[in-house]
Amino acid sequence: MPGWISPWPTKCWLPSAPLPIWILPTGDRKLRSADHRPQACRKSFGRPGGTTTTAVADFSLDIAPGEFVTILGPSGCGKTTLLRLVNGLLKPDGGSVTVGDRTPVPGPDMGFVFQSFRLIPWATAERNVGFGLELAGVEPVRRKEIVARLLDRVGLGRSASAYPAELSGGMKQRVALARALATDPSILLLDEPFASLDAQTREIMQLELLHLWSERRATALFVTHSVEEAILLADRVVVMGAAPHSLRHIVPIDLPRPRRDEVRTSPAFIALRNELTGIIRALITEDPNSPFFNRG
Ligand SMILES: Nc1ncnc2c1ncn2[C@@H]1O[C@H](COP(=O)(O)OP(=O)(O)OP(=O)(O)O)[C@@H](O)[C@H]1O
Repeated sequence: MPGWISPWPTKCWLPSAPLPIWILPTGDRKLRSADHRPQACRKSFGRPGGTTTTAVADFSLDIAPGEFVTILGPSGCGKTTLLRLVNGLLKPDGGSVTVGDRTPVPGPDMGFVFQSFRLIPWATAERNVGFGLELAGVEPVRRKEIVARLLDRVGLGRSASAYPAELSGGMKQRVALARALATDPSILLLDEPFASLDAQTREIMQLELLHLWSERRATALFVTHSVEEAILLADRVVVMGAAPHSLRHIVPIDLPRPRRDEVRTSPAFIALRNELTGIIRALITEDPNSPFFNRG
């Protein structure tokens, strides 16, 4: 694989192949993505005073190994909660989440970028990116090589020795992305990983991510508020809405790969952008479950 080295030495375990993700009602492995079932995966949170907020409900999806799925949806509709269900930080109240053939647990085989970066404040950018490799016992020389390569790919080759407090929001976000990629995970879960970047850097990073992903083809679940970003990256765009029906639309993206900048101006891209923008707008202003129902 040109430009990408598997981080694991021979004595350590090798990363498994990209894995499927199943988010299904308990015991139903045959359900297809577009089906809606009242008992599909759901998650609620308790509130002070005894009330509950349903963050995800009626959501069923199967994601193929190596597939890139992007998630769009209005603020607060449950996108982050969905990612946290998939990485095993949260357990569903009903239904199930299966990664490969297992209930997910956070680990080096899952790369996660949190909205809040979650960098270690007392560690340099280099140490932050290499932390998972360090935990896995990858030898220092090899670790340094992998980390240097990734920092370079995210445009932070000159900031390796900087601490998080010395980095801008966009730089921290790129450190977090490099860290998620460092263990060469078979699953990538990315929660608005480019939200803090300026428009131009964001466009560069989108293509860089596509390049890195195409070398390894991890199964990717990527949350964004940008319709263009969702289309550019995805094999399928999943549109979420507010509970009780979290899964609203699944839009296949048949644009050829590899995708380059020019694709953004193609008629097919523009048609998809218009379709998805209309869907999101309708979810915000025409959905009785939306806080902005009937506005705008
Ligand atoms: N730990 C929690 N405790 C209580 N409520 C929560 C918790 N996490 C999320 N929620 C609630 O669940 C709902 C979905 O939140 P979530 O963060 O998943 O939405 P989101 O679609 O990712 O939002 P955004 O696009 O604004 O990041 C919201 O109403 C939120 O207040």
